[in-house]
Amino acid sequence: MKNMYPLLQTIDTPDDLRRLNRSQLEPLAHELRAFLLESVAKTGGHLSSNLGTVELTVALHYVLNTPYDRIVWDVGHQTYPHKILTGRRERMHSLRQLGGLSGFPRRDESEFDTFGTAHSSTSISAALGMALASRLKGEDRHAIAVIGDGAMTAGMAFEALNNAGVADCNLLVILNDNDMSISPPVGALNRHLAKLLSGQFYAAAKNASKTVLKGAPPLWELAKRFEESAKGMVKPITLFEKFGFNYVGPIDGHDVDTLVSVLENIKQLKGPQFLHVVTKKGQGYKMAEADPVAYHGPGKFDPAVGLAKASGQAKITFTEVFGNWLCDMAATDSRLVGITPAMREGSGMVEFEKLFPKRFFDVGIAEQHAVTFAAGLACEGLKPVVAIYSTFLQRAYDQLVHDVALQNLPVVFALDRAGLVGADGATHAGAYDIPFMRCIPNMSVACPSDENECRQLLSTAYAQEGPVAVRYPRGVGAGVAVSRALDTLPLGKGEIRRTGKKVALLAFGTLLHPALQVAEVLDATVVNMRWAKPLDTELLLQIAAEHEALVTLEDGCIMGGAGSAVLEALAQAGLAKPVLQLGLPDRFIEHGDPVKLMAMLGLDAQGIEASVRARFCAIYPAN
Ligand SMILES: Cc1ncc(C[n+]2csc(CCOP(=O)(O)OP(=O)(O)O)c2C)c(N)n1
Ligand SMILES: CC(=O)[C@@H](O)[C@H](O)COP(=O)(O)O
Ligand SMILES: [Mg+2]
Repeated sequence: MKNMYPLLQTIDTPDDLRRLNRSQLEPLAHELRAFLLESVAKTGGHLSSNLGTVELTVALHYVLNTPYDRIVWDVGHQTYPHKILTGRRERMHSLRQLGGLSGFPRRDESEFDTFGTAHSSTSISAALGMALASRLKGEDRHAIAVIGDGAMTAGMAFEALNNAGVADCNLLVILNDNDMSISPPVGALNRHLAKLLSGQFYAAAKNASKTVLKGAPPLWELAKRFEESAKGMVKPITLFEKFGFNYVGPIDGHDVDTLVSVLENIKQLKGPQFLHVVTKKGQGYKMAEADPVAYHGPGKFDPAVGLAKASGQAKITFTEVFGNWLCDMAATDSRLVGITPAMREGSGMVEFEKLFPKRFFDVGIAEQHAVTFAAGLACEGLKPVVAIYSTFLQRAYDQLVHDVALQNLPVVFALDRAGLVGADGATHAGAYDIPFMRCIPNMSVACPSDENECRQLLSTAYAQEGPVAVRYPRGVGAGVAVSRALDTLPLGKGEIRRTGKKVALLAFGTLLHPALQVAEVLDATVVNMRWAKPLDTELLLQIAAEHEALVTLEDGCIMGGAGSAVLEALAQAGLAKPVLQLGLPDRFIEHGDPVKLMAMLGLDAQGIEASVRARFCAIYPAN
């Protein structure tokens, strides 16, 4: 470390950074980028976005008085340089691992992390709140939101701009425009930004920021630029000016010296400011520059070689099961349309877009719109399939209730990343979808136990006349063969997988497999419940009548989950039966290896057996 990063190793806090000469910032940025690449290659993580924010991070901490001044990062997946410069360099080796640094900003991790995040498009609202709070408290502090061009597409960002543009406070919004979301950006905003960056305006702005902003008095320089802008001499009037912001830019986000000059100037201005910074996703690492999608969130890799090609016969993931099903079903039914809110790769829709480009809709980071857009399509007789991560559907709850379920529209929700997701941690866990969906009238919720059943339940969902969600986890399952057929299963019906004595294990989803292992040891009955709603009440009551005790298993939160549905059904039938509910406890589960996390939560075979024995010790007396 010492020899390779001579400047970086002197920076323990931003105060150290602020003691450097300006001429040292560029070499520091080089070291920071090299360290970042070396570190993320060892841990995995969001590489390409972070490579793009190195200079911006250096400039922000150099110019601002952090942590007194508040930097709010949007999404937060681009904050590794910020973590490295704010006292966490030595812990970067633990990134996204159990007990280690989070991959996102966390208020409980550092005083420099002003706002916890990982879901996008919250930064302007939060920074505006901070800016107004400082005004009300009579504090002279700066609040800055740093938001990407992808995150800017969300309605919430525009709600905040709408509010901020007329607010009497000092807020700076920095648009980090790398012309990429996870995949290429979409929509009219993207076109507007592209126009601002088109040839002459950007070239002029680049030169202006170097020459004009350096020598002359800062306020005069900026006033002049605004005046020129208003006359249309430098660039067209931007959307952001129409929202009431002073727009500055676009400027080169990899020119640290210019960034410092511009930020120092803006710091002296009052009212809502907007700085448009242009960066490159993957900057400085050729392979990531060439393929920023693949390097958005890679696992570990050798920087000299790049990402390893998949080798051998890897097990198929649930995401791939969905992607294949979508293509096969679309081939048989021209009414099928596929929708993603900016998660084409993660949701397994790359092939679908290739095969059916006109029936593929990437709506940008706009979950609420995605769901209501699907409702509109369904009203006209099309068959929308919304592929959405469980955690991101949280954003579109009212749309699910009011626009889809209330009108009983046949929309399929392919709910990926159900349960724990691992390295992203609590922000991305699909822990709440069973409770929040099963309480909505007309909604059905399927919980496939393996890959083949996932395909069957997707076909079943597609055949229904109302809304159905099929929830499945990140990664691979039991490894069962997946048929190419488009068979359906009966709605709301489970199946007995093993008949045993006294205790019945009722599994919702992939916990069926540890349940089957445990049942061999305990000689218990195992039921694959398949549906959290409609619940197979007939089967449940039969099983309840035949056993002394029941155990429910799910990979979502216990509170209000599928186990609660079982308790409600028993109570409804007037049947008193001891029920042990196993699932996620009432606390946020941290990042880490999901297999280890499940074991720590007692949701692996060993843990399940221990819990069942402990709870039903009269049935399983210790020898
Ligand atoms: C509400 C929400 N939807 C989707 C995502 C998944 N997601 C994370 S980063 C990202 C792309 C963000 O693009 P941008 O803001 O331009 O940042 P960049 O990666 O280009 O640095 C997406 C879609 C998310 N984190 N939050
Ligand atoms: C920051 C973010 O929201 C995404 O980049 C997310 O980390 C992707 O997760 P998956 O790797 O599960 O697709
Ligand atoms: Mg971007």
